[in-house]
Amino acid sequence: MTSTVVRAQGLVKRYGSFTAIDGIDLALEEGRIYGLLGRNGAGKTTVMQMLTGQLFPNAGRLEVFGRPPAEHADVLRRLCFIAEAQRYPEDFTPAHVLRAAPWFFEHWDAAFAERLVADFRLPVKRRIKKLSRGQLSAVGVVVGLASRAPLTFFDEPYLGLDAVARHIFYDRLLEDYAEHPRTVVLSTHLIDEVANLLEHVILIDEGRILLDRDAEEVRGSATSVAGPREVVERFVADRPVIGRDGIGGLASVTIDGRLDRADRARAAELGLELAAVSLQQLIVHLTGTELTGTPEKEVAA
Ligand SMILES: Nc1ncnc2c1ncn2[C@@H]1O[C@H](COP(=O)(O)OP(=O)(O)OP(=O)(O)O)[C@@H](O)[C@H]1O
Repeated sequence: MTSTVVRAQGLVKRYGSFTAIDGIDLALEEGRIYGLLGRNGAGKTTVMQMLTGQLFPNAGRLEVFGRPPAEHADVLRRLCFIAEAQRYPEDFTPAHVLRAAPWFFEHWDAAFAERLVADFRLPVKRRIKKLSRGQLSAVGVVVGLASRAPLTFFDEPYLGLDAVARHIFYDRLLEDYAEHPRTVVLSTHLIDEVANLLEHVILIDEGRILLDRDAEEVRGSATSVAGPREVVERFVADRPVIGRDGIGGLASVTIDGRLDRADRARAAELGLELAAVSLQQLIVHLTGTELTGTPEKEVAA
């Protein structure tokens, strides 16, 4: 039986008169990988800071492992938060960070950390302030993975990491997660890269949750229909349209929901092309400003 590690109801966070988080509800289950997605400024970091006890909500109820996180050291000990721009004491080297880590994380695996250091080719004796941007991100990734914290947050963890290093991160995360299940929340803009890694997707937009769904359900939950504009428009009439693109007489319309066999056969008869919409495309549609676009307001592909 899975248990709920985070329960939030009606969370609100205001910065002065600006409401960054506008009453969100969340339930994060044990042993799942969550994608916390959304455009710049959507509120992802603010949510993670509240869940890790770094920020107090202005309103709402929040329980992490059954308690308000900020007030309970035993809850905080089970969390790991890797921020986008992790800060370390002046003159620290990665070796210092790795030596200090077991003080903070009871499940710390030093051998795993060492292997990750080799994977990322991290110069452990070099001062952190001299590291390249990608190497600095790698320090955070190593700590986040080797901490094996029951609830681990990676907030856009890989600024500057090259494609090889990012794939090492995904591989090691999946491999280690299979052996040591825990709850991981990953915030990223590289949605297509992580799409297959995520088990659940939470999409935030302007401080509200737009989507909170099993990733499997989300994958293939929208379809794009492409072909001559008139034919496409006839086919999608009365269906829930979530995006429109096109140029000249050609249109590509994204509709919410799966098509059944009869619909697919009809589309084939009409010579229309159907394609599953990727998670990234879906999120662009759901959070994009062209969302309300009419066929006249077309965007060239
Ligand atoms: N300390 C602060 N004071 C005032 N406004 C803030 C503060 N911190 C964040 N904000 C605002 O709150 C909103 C949410 O910010 P947040 O950092 O949570 O977004 P995000 O989804 O993590 O964005 P990004 O993807 O760009 O990192 C933004 O509009 C931001 O400008």
